[in-house]
Order: sequence, then C-alpha cells, then structure tokens
Amino acid sequence: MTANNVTCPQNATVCSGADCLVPPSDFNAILSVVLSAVLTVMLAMVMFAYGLHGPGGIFIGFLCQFGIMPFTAFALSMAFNVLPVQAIAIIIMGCCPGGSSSNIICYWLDGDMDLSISMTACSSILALGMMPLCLLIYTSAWTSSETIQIPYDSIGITLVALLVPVALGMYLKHKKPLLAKKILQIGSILGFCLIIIIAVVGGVLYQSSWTISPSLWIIGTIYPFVGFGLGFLMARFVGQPWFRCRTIALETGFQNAQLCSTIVQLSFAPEDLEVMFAFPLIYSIFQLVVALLFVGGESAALAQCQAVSSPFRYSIQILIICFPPPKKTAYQVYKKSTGRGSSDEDSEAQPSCEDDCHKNAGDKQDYSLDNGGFEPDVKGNTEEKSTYKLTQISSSASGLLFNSTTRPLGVSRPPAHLLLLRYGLEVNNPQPRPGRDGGHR
Ligand SMILES: C[C@H](CCC(=O)NCC(=O)O)[C@H]1CC[C@H]2[C@@H]3[C@H](O)C[C@@H]4C[C@H](O)CC[C@]4(C)[C@H]3C[C@H](O)[C@]12C
Ligand code: NA
Repeated sequence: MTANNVTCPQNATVCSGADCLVPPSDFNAILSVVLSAVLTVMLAMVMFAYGLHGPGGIFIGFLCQFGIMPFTAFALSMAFNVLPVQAIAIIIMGCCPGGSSSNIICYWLDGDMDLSISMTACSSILALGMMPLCLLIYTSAWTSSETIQIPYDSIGITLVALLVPVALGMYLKHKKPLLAKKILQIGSILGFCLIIIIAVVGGVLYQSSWTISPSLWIIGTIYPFVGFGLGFLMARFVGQPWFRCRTIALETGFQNAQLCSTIVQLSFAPEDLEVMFAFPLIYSIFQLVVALLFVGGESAALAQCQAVSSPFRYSIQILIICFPPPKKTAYQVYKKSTGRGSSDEDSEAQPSCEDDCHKNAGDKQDYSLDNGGFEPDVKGNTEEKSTYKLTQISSSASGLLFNSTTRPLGVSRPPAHLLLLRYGLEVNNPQPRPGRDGGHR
C-alpha cells in the first residue's frame, strides 16, 4: 500500500504496481505545439519542392492515395464478403498514408526521389484529416467509426522521422557533399536490408497468426497489385513521365502498414484481433513483393535495354504505344525513361541504350526541368538526377530511423542493379560517354 503511494504520481488514474496511467501533462501540450510548428515549416519546404516540380504529380498522387486505395479496400471487402472486423482492418489499411519505406525502394528502383518523399510527407500530413473522413465513408456499412482509434501522435512521429532527415540531408549535402555521398551509399543499403530483415523476422516470429481465412490471404495478395497497377495507369493517363509513373505507382501501393497495425491493435478486442491481426503483416510483405516485381521488373528492363533481344524492351515499347503521353512524343518519353539513373554515378554509367544516350546531351534542359528538386544544381553540370542526392540521403536515413518495413524480394536485385550499372555496363561498353563529361560528339 505504502509502496503504491510512493511509486504512483498523485494524479494517476489507474495504478498496477509501478505502472501508472497519468493524464496528459503540460509537457505533452508544449511538445505538440512545438512539433506542429516544426511540421508546418517542414511542410512549407516540401511544398516548395513541389512547386518546383509543378503540382501535377502531387495532386495525382493524392487522388491515388485517398481515392484509389480506400475504394479498392472497400470493393475487395465487399467482393469477398469478409467478416465485418476483417473488412474494417482492410479499409484501415486502405486509408493509411503512404509508408516511408517506399522512399528506399524508390531509390533502388530509379524513381523520382523528390516526388516520392513529397508524396509520403503530404499523404501523412493530409492523413490527419483524410483518414477519419475515408474511414467514416467506407466503414459505415460495418461499424460506427468511433470504434476506430487513430493514433495521431504516431502519424506525427512518422512525419518527423521523414522530414528531419530530409532537412539534415539537404544541409549536409550542401556543406559536406563527399560525406553525404558516403552516407547515402551506406544508408541506402542498410535501410534496404533492415526493411527485409524486419519483414522476415516479423513473419517468422508470428507464424501462428498466418493461419487466417483464405479470403484475407487472397485480398492481401491482390490488393497491392491493384494499388500499384491503378496508380501507374492513373499517372500514365494524365501524361506523367515514365519514371514518375513508376514513383506514383510505388507510393500508391505502399501503405504505412505499421500505422495500420497500431490502429488495429488499439481499436479491437482480442477475440476480434484473432481473425485479422495478421492482415497488416501480410500486406506489408506483399506490398514489398509486388513493388519489386511490378515496378522493379520495368526498371530492370530499362537497365538492361542494351540487350536488344530483351523481351522487356518490346513490352515497354508496346506499353508506351498504348498509353502515349499527351504532351510529349512517345519517343521523348522512352528516351527519358531509358536515360535516367538512380544516382549521379548511375547516370554517368548509363550508356546502356546507345541511341538514346547519344541524344541525351541535347535533352538535358528537359531533364533538369523534370527533376528540379529542393536544390537545383546551377553549375550547368546538368547530370540528370543531381538534385536527388540530398533526398536520397534523407530517405535512407529515415529508413534507418524507422527501420520499418518488410520486403524480401529485391534483396539481390538492388545491389546487382547498382553493380550492373556501375561496373558491368562500363566495362562492356567502353565507348566515350556522351554525357556531361565533355560531350565528345
Ligand atoms: C514493420 C511493418 C510495417 C512496415 C511499414 O509499412 N512501415 C511503415 C512505413 O513504411 O512507413 C509492420 C507491419 C505489420 C507488423 C507486424 C504485425 O502487426 C503483426 C505483429 C504485431 C506485434 O505486435 C509485433 C510483431 C508483428 C509481427 C508486427 C511487426 C511489424 O511491426 C510489422 C511487420
Ligand atoms: Na500508398
């Protein structure tokens, strides 16, 4: 009794031994004010970067994230006639903002890093309002949405863990470019490994939860496919350039599964949890697998396009013919999509498609416009993705902080891809590079 009096604060409402439930204090209030101020500034920076891009990508991303994903969740739940709690878990996943591990994947898959980070950040911020709204709309068929507890503070933490490293990366890139490059190299590999390790460990530790109804398994597999596919088509439909379609597809399909898992565990009783507890785990694994299959397949095709016989190359050309961009010629887009690289070294070592690369020099203006990010490179040294470096750094750093996600698929591929580009192509293709180092032609 006396022990309780000693260990429990006076304002505690429930005490069990040394664990006490204490009402929120002033400290929490101050912290949340500070956090929201910091976030506002950060958001302004992200929006600024958006502005440099033109708002097209972000807007289409928003539509995909809070239009396609929740609706698909709803439609799949209806189609498979799952239990109400299972439907709610699926819809919660659909209403979650994008996951930040998509930024690491995007780096390895040669996406548009600025757009990727901006989309994750914006969807996380907008989730504060859009999540309750979408949940209200889509879950009302099964439950009153009051039963769903949204942990707004975890959304805030996610944002801080994304944006602080982005800001640090921008600063570091400016002050110590060499160090920044090192960190980028190490961080992007470590971040990727962590993502995979967590998925595998989670899956193995919680094997028992894998025995849930087959319809959840089916939904867990096709939902990411639908998300990536519709995101890609939507971006293509509005004429986004190729590598940005890939980015939007990634960002659409990738969900913050950690947040979904937290919400589910906060909102449901153990007997409900039993029938859908594993859904976030399943989705988090399949979103990784699908991302690497779907988006990685295309990216691998582009990396290998020097192998003229590659069937990928023809399927890409067919795709481009089927979805021609309204503003540019298909050839320009194809050229852009083949001429890009995931980092500065990559774009140097990009003479994979000779025809295209030989024309790159005259195309640079175009590239730098599309890729202009936080910090336009004014040296006239318009390597394609120069402005990416800082965001790449920060995304890998944020991946490290979070160490969140889970995806077993590309373990071998990203390093292989890097090696292929850096060494393989350079060794196999010893012609002078028509790129930025001189323009020999
Ligand atoms: C780390 C990933 C989420 C990846 C992700 O989307 N990150 C956010 C992001 O990308 O921004 C989550 C998704 C499902 C989670 C698991 C499930 O909720 C099931 C189970 C719940 C237990 O409380 C902790 C272990 C774990 C295996 C969880 C481990 C881990 O918590 C998982 C595997
Ligand atoms: Na998403």
